[in-house]
Amino acid sequence: MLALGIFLSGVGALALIYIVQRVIHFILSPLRSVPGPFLARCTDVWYLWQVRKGDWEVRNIELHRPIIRYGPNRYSIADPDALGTIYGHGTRFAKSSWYDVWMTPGGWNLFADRSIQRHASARRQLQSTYSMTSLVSYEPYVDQCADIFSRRLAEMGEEGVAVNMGHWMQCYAFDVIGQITYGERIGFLDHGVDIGGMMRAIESSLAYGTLMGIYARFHRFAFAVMSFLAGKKGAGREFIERLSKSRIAEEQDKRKAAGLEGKQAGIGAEPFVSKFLAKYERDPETFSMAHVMAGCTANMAAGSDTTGVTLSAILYFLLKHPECLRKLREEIEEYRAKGLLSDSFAFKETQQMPYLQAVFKEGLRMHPATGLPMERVVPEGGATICNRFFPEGTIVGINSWVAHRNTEVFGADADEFRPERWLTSDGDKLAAMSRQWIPFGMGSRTCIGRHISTLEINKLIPRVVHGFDFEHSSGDSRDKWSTLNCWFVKPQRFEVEVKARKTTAVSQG
Ligand code: HEM
Repeated sequence: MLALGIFLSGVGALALIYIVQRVIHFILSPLRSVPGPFLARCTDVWYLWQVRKGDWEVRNIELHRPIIRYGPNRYSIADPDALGTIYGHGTRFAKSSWYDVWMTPGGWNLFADRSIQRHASARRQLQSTYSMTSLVSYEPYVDQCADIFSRRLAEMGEEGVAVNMGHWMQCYAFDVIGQITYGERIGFLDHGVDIGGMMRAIESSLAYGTLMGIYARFHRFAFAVMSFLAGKKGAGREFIERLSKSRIAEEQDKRKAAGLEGKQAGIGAEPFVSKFLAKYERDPETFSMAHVMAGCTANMAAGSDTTGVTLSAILYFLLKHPECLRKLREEIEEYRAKGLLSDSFAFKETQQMPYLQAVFKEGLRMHPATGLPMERVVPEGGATICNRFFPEGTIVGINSWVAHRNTEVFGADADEFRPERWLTSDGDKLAAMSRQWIPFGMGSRTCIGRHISTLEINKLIPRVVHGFDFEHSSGDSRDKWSTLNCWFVKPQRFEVEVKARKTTAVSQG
């Protein structure tokens, strides 16, 4: 009884100390007048709870003023001028501890690295492999996957079954990234199922990272527990790591057998794993085996959902706005009639199509794949943002969903899908919108894989809207689809009925 009394007094004392600390911090903080929910002043549990609900991007937009507080030390910013201050090249705003949980404790990857110097040096090593010049040589791989994708759609159309587009778009993205990374398709498009539980693995990894990042100090412990509980199947991240390890070992054997060890990587369509290994063999000090491994796993983890989500979103908005779909089809017909658009929908050709490019930008504006603030830490000496001083150590972030709905930049109809806004002749307006368009992030931490996705999307969207008619199979999803925000804002059941279009002149693969 006495022990229980002592224990309870101890807990009470700790709670009191915590509350007093919070009150003092609040009274002394230069940010005390920043608006935000009362609970968010006291504890990160409020944010954790909101994120847990799965629609933070919507809540974040609803709450917004130029600055809002969403945790005791967390601030979401909506001011366009803040973009350059926080994310611009050369700024000293490092990523917050939220990113720590996106790698195994003691591990490394480009996305999660919080050290500005170490990240910059690794990024320099990887940059050329991901450049658009290098990526267009992978176009035939994308074509192969697009062929199979079209074939699957035609078959499902003939069978008259509802197609879960969210799933199939991810299958396409997975197979393209597998082909680019390892030189072979994983087989998602061939079988239409979640091979090796990879999709589920990434999903659970996303759920873990999204929430645990808010309390990153418990990551080491929680990760050990989760890995133990996952048992033989392995935690999500571990599964993909095992797959990458085996593909790296196979590629090493191939390189040895072909006498390629230590030779510089070519600029052609060699798989990324081979290019990474060539870097490693030539300079293992600066490009270690950990970089090879991290490069491969990052492609799989970051390169499938994001592209799948974006493809689904663009198609969803086109179906919701038949007049935009009609315009896009007219543009496609016109370009094909003039011989400017081939059966393979060559990337170079699609880049010349203004309406398609406007649809691409507008789709990513309305539904950027990531849906939480991209958190950064105010550097030494503090910083002034929106005319307010933020002491060093404060976490600030901009959510692309909030940035993209700014009516001062995008106009009163910022909530509407209207590709025409990107076709304005007002150069200043276009420049302002382009500056505020951040689906791939910004500055030194901008998405390294954006050209891969751009290539995939620009080739697949015109191909499928030209080749197929789509009907929402459920009345609900026509006006509002349901999505879940676990860092990536994924459609939950985007089902459509598909029919090959009679008029199409495009090969179905
Ligand atoms: C439409 C598709 C994609 C979208 C919308 C997207 C979005 C983003 C965003 C917003 C960031 C910055 C996150 C932050 O600052 O917190 C990012 C970073 C990153 N993305 Fe993507 N991404 C896409 C596709 C890809 C692909 C295909 C890959 C790999 C093949 C990839 C790999 C990465 C990596 C490695 C980073 C970290 C870069 C760094 O910190 O230097 N992403 N992405």
